[in-house]
Amino acid sequence: MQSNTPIKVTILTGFLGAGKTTLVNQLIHDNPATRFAIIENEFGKSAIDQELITEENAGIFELANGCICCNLNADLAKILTELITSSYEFDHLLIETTGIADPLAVAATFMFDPHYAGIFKLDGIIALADALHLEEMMEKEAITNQQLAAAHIVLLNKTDLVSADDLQRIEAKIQSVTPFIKIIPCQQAKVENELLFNLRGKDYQVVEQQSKIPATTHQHGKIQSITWESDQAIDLHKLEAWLTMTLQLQPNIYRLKGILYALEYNNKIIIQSVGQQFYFTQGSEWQHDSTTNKVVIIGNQLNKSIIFQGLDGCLA
Ligand SMILES: Nc1nc2c(ncn2[C@@H]2O[C@H](COP(=O)(O)OP(=O)(O)OP(=O)(O)O)[C@@H](O)[C@H]2O)c(=O)[nH]1
Repeated sequence: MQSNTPIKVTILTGFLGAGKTTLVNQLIHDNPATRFAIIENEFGKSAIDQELITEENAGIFELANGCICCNLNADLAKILTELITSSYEFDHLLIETTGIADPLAVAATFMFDPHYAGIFKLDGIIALADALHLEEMMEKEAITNQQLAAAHIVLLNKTDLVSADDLQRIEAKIQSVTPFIKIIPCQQAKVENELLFNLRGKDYQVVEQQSKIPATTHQHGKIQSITWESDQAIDLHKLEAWLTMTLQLQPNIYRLKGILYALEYNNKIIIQSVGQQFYFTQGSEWQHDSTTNKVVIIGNQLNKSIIFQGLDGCLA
């Protein structure tokens, strides 16, 4: 990679399932002239998000084994070095952090690490918030408030799932954590792109101040991620019934996403859940020797054996 002007870096933060990957797809789609490199950070070992980026025209680099803000010096540095020494040419780096990462720890690399300060330039931190679940997450998970506080702008996504009154209340709640922040209500993370760039130019000092908050405020609590896999085809009707029941009975399951090899479908089926809501969509066609199910479940104190038993019970 050869360039004299610093490469812009945008950090996407926001709790699990808020719409970060949806925004990545939007940004790539809306800016065909920009060459993006994307660092995807998965919590847990399984790389699913890479498959969920449907837009082409971007280099995707996976940081799959661990949380980006906990292993800063090792993993992020390694991947950045790979990027700048590779032949891949790009002019904007998007970093999709895990839903439980502290974005300021990531931002600090670009602001204070002399290795990268001249090569990269932090353009801004965008927080995605899920309008339906945000208030609950703000109560339960301190990291949600940290993410909002770190951001230059909050995209209050999924407004289709709440009323106008709810929206007003949620905006006030966000302002209570981070006064004066710009909040943009949206659906499918669709926002005028101009609003999303050169954010740091608008308020550098706030981030710099916040990044000096000691790392002791960073916690992942009891959040964990488990991965279920099977080579047998899954029965989507059984899975639907199991999910409806399980997500209601186990509110500690925050997020579930996976790629399924389903009975009667030639294409991959993508499953996503956020809170009690789940969606199936179709992905690309399976290559026949590679069919397999892989589901990542993220939550608080998960009962792995019960969840795996349930998923095994959905096999055809
Ligand atoms: N109802 C509704 N669903 C949405 C909206 N935006 C995104 N979604 C769905 O929400 C789910 C999660 O979106 P993602 O973009 O994968 O969220 P994420 O923040 O990348 O998730 P993690 O990587 O797990 O943290 C997907 O099923 C999206 O299709 C919206 O405005 N309304």
